[in-house]
Amino acid sequence: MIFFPEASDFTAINNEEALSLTASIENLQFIEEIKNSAQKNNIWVSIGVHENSHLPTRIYNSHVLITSSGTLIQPIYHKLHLFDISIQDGPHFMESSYVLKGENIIDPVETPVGKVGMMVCYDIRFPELSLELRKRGADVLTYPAAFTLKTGMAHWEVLLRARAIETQTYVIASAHIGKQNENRTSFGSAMIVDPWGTILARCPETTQPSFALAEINLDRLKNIRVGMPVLEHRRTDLFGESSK
Ligand SMILES: O=C(O)CNC(=O)[C@H](CS)NC(=O)CCC(=O)C(=O)O
Repeated sequence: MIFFPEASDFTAINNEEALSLTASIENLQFIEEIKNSAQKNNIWVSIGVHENSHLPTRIYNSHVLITSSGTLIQPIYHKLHLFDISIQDGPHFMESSYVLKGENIIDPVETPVGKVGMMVCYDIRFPELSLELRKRGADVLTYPAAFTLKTGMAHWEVLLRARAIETQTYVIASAHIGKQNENRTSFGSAMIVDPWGTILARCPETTQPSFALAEINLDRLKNIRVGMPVLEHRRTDLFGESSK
């Protein structure tokens, strides 16, 4: 299975361009090509794309899964947490000015690498979402991303490893790197983390496209969960049980 970054279709220079480059999921040429390629290469794909919402002025920041037969899995995940931030000395983002936030947590999907829980980028900062996906059976949590340089340097690795350790799942985070246009530079450092928090593979700090490769071992995952059953130790009597 191959995992691509958030918004793999394009990086727009402004909201107008983002809206003009986006279509409904059935009409996205980009997705058609990925489906064909998935089928031709007999490989599953996880990928972030933009997609029309029901509002004319807002799009979804979506995460889709495509099977090795080229079928798009429904329902599609729409990014739940939007990156509306204004940090002193930058960066400044107002994702909600062109993106509509999703409404639903999507149940993890059975794939050749186990059950995959879908999220996008900034979602990594909200551990309750990752935990809910673990409770719903996720073996792998995925965060296709385009982190900023400043927040990436400070938080990226720690967040990914923390989510892997506390949920005892594999974490796969594909990421944009380098300058995408005059407004955007992304941190990169795509990585694959195991349920013990070990970084199994990570992309180099290069502006050339690269990939990281690792094996997902569900026996190891089971072993870690049995040895330290943190999910069973949760004080749901004090914190409540999140419900489906
Ligand atoms: O829509 C696109 O083209 C790409 N989308 C993004 O780059 C999104 C929204 S602006 N970026 C993030 O969520 C960065 C999060 C981040 O950097 C952090 O949490 O620190």
